[in-house]
Amino acid sequence: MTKLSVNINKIATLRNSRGGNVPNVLSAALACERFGAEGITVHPRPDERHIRYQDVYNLKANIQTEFNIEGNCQEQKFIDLVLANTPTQVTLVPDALGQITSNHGWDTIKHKDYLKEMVKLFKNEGIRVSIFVDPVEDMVEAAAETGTDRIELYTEAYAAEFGFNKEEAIAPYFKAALKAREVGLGLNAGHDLDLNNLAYFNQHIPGLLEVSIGHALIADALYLGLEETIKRYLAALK
Ligand SMILES: CC(=O)[C@@H](O)[C@H](O)COP(=O)(O)O
Ligand SMILES: NCC(=O)COP(=O)(O)O
Repeated sequence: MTKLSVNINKIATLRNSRGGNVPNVLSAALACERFGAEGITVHPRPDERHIRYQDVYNLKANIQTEFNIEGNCQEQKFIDLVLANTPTQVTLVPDALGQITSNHGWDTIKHKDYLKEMVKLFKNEGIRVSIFVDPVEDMVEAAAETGTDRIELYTEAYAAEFGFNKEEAIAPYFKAALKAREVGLGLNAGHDLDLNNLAYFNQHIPGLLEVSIGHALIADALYLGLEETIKRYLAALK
């Protein structure tokens, strides 16, 4: 079954809007685990506008499920943070500085040698590595040549197209998933997945191991409560 990793960036965004410690990021992560989440994802950005580097240490010391840290390994601060916290998984995302949110995957052909070095660095510390990629077969194939364990398919395009034409929306992801299987890569996915589009994605993508979901899930929790929300996302992944 596909694992649900809850991205708690938005809890930190709310906390930071007032200073202080409400809502408490660690308590929220522990609640997600209690309600059935199989992992916690954070995406610390260099400006620490949501998850702060100190949050990562607090989370690492307390959570029991899979810990996934996403971010840009071109920042030395990010590399140091990941190595100091040895999460279950690091997801390498090529964000520009000040970007509002992630908006593209790695060009694994152009940056293959660099990514090889990064993958080796993290894998040597026993950290599983995933590379964020667009659903393009050539990118998946080149990702495999870096030695990464997994890729994460960037699902923004799927989410945007889903309401118009689900078959077209899923088609490139299906092909990318088949390619991942062929070249021996584990498969994750994330970005803009929600209660409308998740079950269809999960049912049509072979070998999907994990989804990381934050924005929509935390928004749903405002209306439904965190426990009921996580229950519904888990049901969509059955
Ligand atoms: C890699 C990815 O798709 C997510 O991590 C997303 O970028 C969340 O980051 P923000 O919460 O900063 O939008
Ligand atoms: N890797 C994707 C992620 O962690 C959450 O993305 P989103 O659900 O906040 O769009």
